[in-house]
Order: sequence, then C-alpha cells, then structure tokens
Amino acid sequence: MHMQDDAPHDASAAPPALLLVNLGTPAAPTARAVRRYLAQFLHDHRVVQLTRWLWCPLLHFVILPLRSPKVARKYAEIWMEDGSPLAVHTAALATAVGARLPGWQVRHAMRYGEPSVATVLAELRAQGVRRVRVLPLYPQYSTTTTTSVEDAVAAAVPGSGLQVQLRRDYHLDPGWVAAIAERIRAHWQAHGRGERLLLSFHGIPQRLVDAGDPYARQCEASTAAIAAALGIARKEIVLTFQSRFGREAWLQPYTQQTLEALAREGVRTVDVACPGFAVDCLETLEEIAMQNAEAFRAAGGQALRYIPCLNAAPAHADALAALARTDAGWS
Ligand SMILES: C=CC1=C(C)c2cc3[nH]c(cc4nc(cc5[nH]c(cc1n2)c(C)c5CCC(=O)O)C(CCC(=O)O)=C4C)c(C)c3C=C
Ligand SMILES: [Fe+2]
Ligand SMILES: [Fe+2]
Repeated sequence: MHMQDDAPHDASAAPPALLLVNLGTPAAPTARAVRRYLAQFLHDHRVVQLTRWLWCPLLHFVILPLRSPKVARKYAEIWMEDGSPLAVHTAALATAVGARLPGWQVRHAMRYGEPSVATVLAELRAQGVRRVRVLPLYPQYSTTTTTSVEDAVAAAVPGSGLQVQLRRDYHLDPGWVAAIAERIRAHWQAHGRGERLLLSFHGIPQRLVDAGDPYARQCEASTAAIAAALGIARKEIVLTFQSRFGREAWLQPYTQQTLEALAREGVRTVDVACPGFAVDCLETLEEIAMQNAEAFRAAGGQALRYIPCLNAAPAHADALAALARTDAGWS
C-alpha cells in the first residue's frame, strides 16, 4: 500500500516518522472501559465477518454485557501501575526505537482505543512530518490485524499531505528472529531447559486461512526460523494457537488442549513463548502465564515457565529500528 496525498511538497527535507501500531487495550480494568474497547474491536469487519443485522444484536445484547465484566476482572489481575501492559510496553518500545533513530519522529498508536492512528498521524503532520512509515506490531501478517491497520491508515491519510508507507510483516526478519531466539536462550540459561519448548501464536478462524490468509503459513515459517536460530530441529518445537473466540474452528492445535495432553503424557516442565505478540498483554500474561499454567498443573504438569515477550528489550528495538531504516520491504 502506498498512500500519497497530492499536495506538491518536497518531502525529502522533512524528518521521516515511524509509527508503530498495536492492537489497543482498554483504558481501565473496568467493565465499562472493557465494553467500550470490545465494542470498537468487535465491530471491525476484519475481525468479525458476520452481517450486521445478525451480529449487532448478538454483540450489544449478549456478548458485550456478559463478556465485559468477566474480561475486566482478568485485566485487573495484570494491570500495571501505569496502565494496561500492552499500552505500557508499546509506549516503552516506541521510546526505545526512537532512541535508535536520531532525527526521526517515532510514535505509537492503537488500532482500537487511544491514541488512535488518525490522531497520531494528524499530530505528526502538524509537527511538519511528510513521510511516515507505518509498522503494524504484528510479525505475522493477517487480514484480521495487519489489514485492519491498513484500513485505519487508509481512512486517515487522504487530504492529510502525508506520504505513507506500510510494512506488511516481518516474520522472517533476521534481527527479529535473532531477538526471539536470544530471549529463549537467555531463559534456558537462567532456568535450565524445560522438557518441551512450545510456541503459542494467537489463533484466527480456520475459515480465513482456507480463504487465503497467509497467517498460519507465516507462523510456521517463523517457528522454523526460530528453531534454526536456536540450533535445534524444527520438531523440537511444539507450535500451537491460542485465544479462540466464538464457536467455529480456529487454527489448531489449540494451546491449552496441547498443554493438558503433554501433562497427561508425563511432561513435567514446558517453556512457553508467544512470538506473535510484540509485547506482553492479556493474552500472554493472563491466558498463558496464569490460566494455561494452572490448566497444565491441573492435568499433572509441574511448571509452565512463561518466557516474556520482547517488549522494549534492546534487541527488539534494534530490530525494529533496522526495519524502519531499510528501504526494502515497504510499500
Ligand atoms: C497477535 C495477533 C492477533 C491476532 C491475529 C488476533 C486475532 C483475533 N483476536 C480476536 C478477538 C480478541 N482478541 C483479544 C485480545 C487480543 N488480541 C491480540 C492480538 C491478536 N488478535 C492482542 C495483543 C490482544 C490483547 C489486548 C490487550 O488489551 O492486552 C480480545 C480481547 C480480550 C477478550 O475479550 O478476550 C478479543 C475479543 C479475534 C476475533 C481475532 C480474529 C478473528
Ligand atoms: Fe452494532
Ligand atoms: Fe485477539
């Protein structure tokens, strides 16, 4: 995607900008704030493809009232002093990347909630920026996430005077792969190697993969690249998918069921990393490190050792800054 306003300006003189876009998160761990967040998220046709007349009543009268208080309690368990982990870590990551790109304006925005993509792009423009590189913080491309960011950018750019380039994925970027591998290696050095290494990616409906979404293929390719960077065989990694939403089939094998099966087979320790998440969030800190860890123990396992996301680690910031500087891969 290349979006360019038709204003006749010389863009080369103005400082370039990098906009890191993450999913978004509630403003507070309350049912009211979660409801507001989920309402925006779940109205996105990239996320839920049901027709409005069918989906809207179900969403407004069943899903939002029932799910919001339940999910708010989960957010409350992981909330940090400065806010939701996803927001805190995304802001810290943008600061770390900015420190590596002198002369660039580096900002972050959220697809749902604040700060919105439109607001931050408008602020950048007001500060004299002409050229923006938008990097969705999803290493693996999916229509449900990356294309949704493209939609938000496409809605904000016309008439803004901004030249925008977007990077669709970085699932095989050597800097990113090395950073993930180093994270796992450091965990092994600190805690010893568990009996299994499991990589859990966020799922999407199988229906979307069947329709051509490359997400599953990219998760598999990332996993093979991480295995190679760790110097282990691909078959030494268990690849699973988490966070199923709704009743239709999602990508399989499912993370929790796999962990329970491993425990029943006698596996006592599992190291779990979530390389599809740039930063820690509800789906890693609550679902994996708390809920799935408990399920693993309940099925007879001893310890699920969660390996945190890259967050604002130097190697992560180095990798994203290098992506921003490199002209190839942007369109
Ligand atoms: C990493 C990539 C992600 C993909 C792909 C993805 C697809 C996807 N998600 C939902 C529904 C929900 N996801 C929720 C939380 C959530 N999802 C991602 C990332 C991806 N989602 C993140 C980083 C988070 C955490 C946000 C945070 O605040 O910490 C939620 C909200 C929580 C809940 O109600 O359970 C929903 C809902 C669908 C339907 C989908 C693909 C179709
Ligand atoms: Fe609606
Ligand atoms: Fe999600």
